Amino acid sequence: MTQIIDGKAFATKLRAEIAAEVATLSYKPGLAVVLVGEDPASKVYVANKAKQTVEVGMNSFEHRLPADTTQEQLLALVSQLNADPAVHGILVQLPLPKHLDTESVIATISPEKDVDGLTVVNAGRLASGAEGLIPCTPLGCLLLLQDNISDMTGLHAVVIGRSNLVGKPVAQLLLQQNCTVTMAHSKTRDLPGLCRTADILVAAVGRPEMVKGDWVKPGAVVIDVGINRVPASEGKTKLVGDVAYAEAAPIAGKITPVPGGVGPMTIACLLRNTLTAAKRLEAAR
Ligand SMILES: Nc1nc(=O)c2c([nH]1)NC[C@@H]1CN(c3ccc(C(=O)N[C@@H](CCC(=O)O)C(=O)O)cc3)C=[N+]21
Ligand SMILES: [Mg+2]
Repeated sequence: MTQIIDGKAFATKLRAEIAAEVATLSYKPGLAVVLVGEDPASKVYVANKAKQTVEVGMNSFEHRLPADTTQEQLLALVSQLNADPAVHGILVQLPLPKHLDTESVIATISPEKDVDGLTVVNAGRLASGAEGLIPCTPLGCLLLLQDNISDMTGLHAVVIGRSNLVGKPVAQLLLQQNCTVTMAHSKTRDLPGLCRTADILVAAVGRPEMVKGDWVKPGAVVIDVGINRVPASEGKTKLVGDVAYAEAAPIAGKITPVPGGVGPMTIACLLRNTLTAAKRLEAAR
């Protein structure tokens, strides 16, 4: 009876729509991805992003820098990408190596090319309801929810996690949908009891299978943003979300799986943001 929300299929459809629109343009949108260091998980994401960028007809500019790159070198690259008319979107893969100052790197990205929606300018635009660029994972969550709930007005949404990348922007987007939004975090009292009042439960904490089955209100829509690699049998690893899926799925009305839920939507929304940024930048030329 529980409906599994197929983010992989939705993302495939979204990428096809993006490709169709890109094909009508007189220029090629370009996405620059900057990866500092050798984190193996990050390298896989960067490779996936590059492949899908090219598949929708955009240019992909990959910049792989050594782990000992200096702050000055990284800022110089971002400035060069800001000034490059072939680059419409800039993504600096996070987390950066510890010796680098993430905040000042993000602050250097031109807000009009900030396809991650991480600059203060884009966060402020989102908070004040102005047009900007919305972080990819939150945008992916919103699109999945809109596809599955015809009207969110008055629904109680509980967002677990308060990061700038996911929790805070998800809460802003759900507020715009007229949800009653509660932001929960590690200091929240009686988190299980609070979650049981949620019509929409968004888990974005980065803790494997933290949300148990009895935290879920029967029939609730559960969006699992977590992507945690954990040990499996025979020395292998597997991906699990922030929700204990086997317990929660029979109780939920609808639920996103991991993998195949929010993850694929994140990359599709990155491409969508690149298209949005390209259209705005080219119209302003
Ligand atoms: N500036 C920045 N922006 C990001 O958006 C960002 C980042 N840094 N650093 C790393 C994280 C991680 N991330 C993922 C995106 C897609 C999948 C994805 O497509 N996952 C698939 C499969 C994953 C697999 O099988 O390994 C799935 O969930 O089905 C995963 C992870 C974006 N991130
Ligand atoms: Mg993102």
